[in-house]
Amino acid sequence: METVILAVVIALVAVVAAGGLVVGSRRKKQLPPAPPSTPTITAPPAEPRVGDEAEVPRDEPRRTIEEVVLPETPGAPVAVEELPVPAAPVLEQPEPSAGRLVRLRSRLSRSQNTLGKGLLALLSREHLDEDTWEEIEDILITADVGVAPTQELVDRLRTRVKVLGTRTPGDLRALLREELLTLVDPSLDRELKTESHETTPAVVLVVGVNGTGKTTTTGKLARVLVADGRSVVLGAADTFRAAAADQLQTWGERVGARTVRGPEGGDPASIAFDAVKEGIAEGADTVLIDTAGRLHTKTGLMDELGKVKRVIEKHGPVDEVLLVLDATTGQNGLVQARVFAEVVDITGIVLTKLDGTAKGGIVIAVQRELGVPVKLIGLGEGPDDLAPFEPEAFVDALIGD
Ligand SMILES: Nc1nc2c(ncn2[C@@H]2O[C@H](COP(=O)(O)OP(=O)(O)OP(=O)(O)O)[C@@H](O)[C@H]2O)c(=O)[nH]1
Repeated sequence: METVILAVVIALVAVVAAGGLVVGSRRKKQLPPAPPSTPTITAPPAEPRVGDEAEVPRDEPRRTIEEVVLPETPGAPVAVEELPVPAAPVLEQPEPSAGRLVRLRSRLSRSQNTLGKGLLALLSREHLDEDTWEEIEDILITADVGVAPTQELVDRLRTRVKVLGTRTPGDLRALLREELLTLVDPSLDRELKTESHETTPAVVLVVGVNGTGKTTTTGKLARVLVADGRSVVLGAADTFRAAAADQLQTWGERVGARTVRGPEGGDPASIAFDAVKEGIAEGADTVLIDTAGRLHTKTGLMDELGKVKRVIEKHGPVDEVLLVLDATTGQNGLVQARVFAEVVDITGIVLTKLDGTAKGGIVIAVQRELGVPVKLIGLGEGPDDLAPFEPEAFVDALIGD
């Protein structure tokens, strides 16, 4: 019996051992496959950076605000986020234009020293010999008065000094003032035609070679007009220089004048047309149009300015064509003046950069050249450094106190 029990136990042990081997071999087969010897490299997830929590996750498709469906919770109070109201730009109050030349007279100091004071010193010499008269001529020519006006002035001074006999400084000053004033010609009409017509604004075209201060002058003129109570629209028809429109717009924004502009290299005439249209729509007093005066060829200039003018005239007349000239360029400025005068009817001259130049006599020369009055002068880079030209104040500034 014992033998039988022993045999059964041995048989059971054998069966259990065989089962364990089978399970073990099955477990081995279920192990995951070994990693391949060459790993597939995928891009690592992007490293988070400072401030990332404020961003949309990089791989999340973006939705516009219209696509976002808001959960509907009827009756629930709607939280309205108060957005900060952008502050209205503070408009500048430009200086009134009246009396600006008197206020800015010290800017003419270099012209004053060369022209006015130089002439007075020579005229005060005890003996006015030929050499002295030649020196007087040189001073006038150097100050860009021009050959013919210089000759006229010297002839008149010679005659009047002889008649005067004894010369007190006061007498000489009065004499020189009178003669310079005659040359500058106070009888010319220097008023800017900027008053609107019945249904259309006044239109002022600003022309001139690039770099003379045309865009700056247009901006400064907008301030002069705003200071004098006019409403202004600006037309950035200088599409030649990319920054010119931005520059003009900035000038306009400072005094609340809208700027009409177009694409870089766009058609100046269509911008001018739109600017006047805007001026009519706004009921503006004046539309100022800055043009690109490229002097490559006279016909090119003629085509461009002619077209701008014709297109504006579909709305109404062009009231002023102001030619901007850089006073420091002397004879070159006069050549430019001649070409522009052949192309378009100039009604007024703006002489810029008269501050810090000894060439104040250009006022006389350019008026003679074109037969058109200087209406405004630029006396600095500041926003209110453009002054209506007043002959008396100008001559007084040249002669000094
Ligand atoms: N000192 C002085 N500088 C001036 C005066 N008027 C203009 N300028 C300067 O002249 C430079 C040229 O002026 P802009 O107005 O850009 O010249 P622009 O003729 O319009 O040139 P484009 O825009 O290229 O046609 C600027 O640095 C102005 O500040 C002035 O009366 N006095």
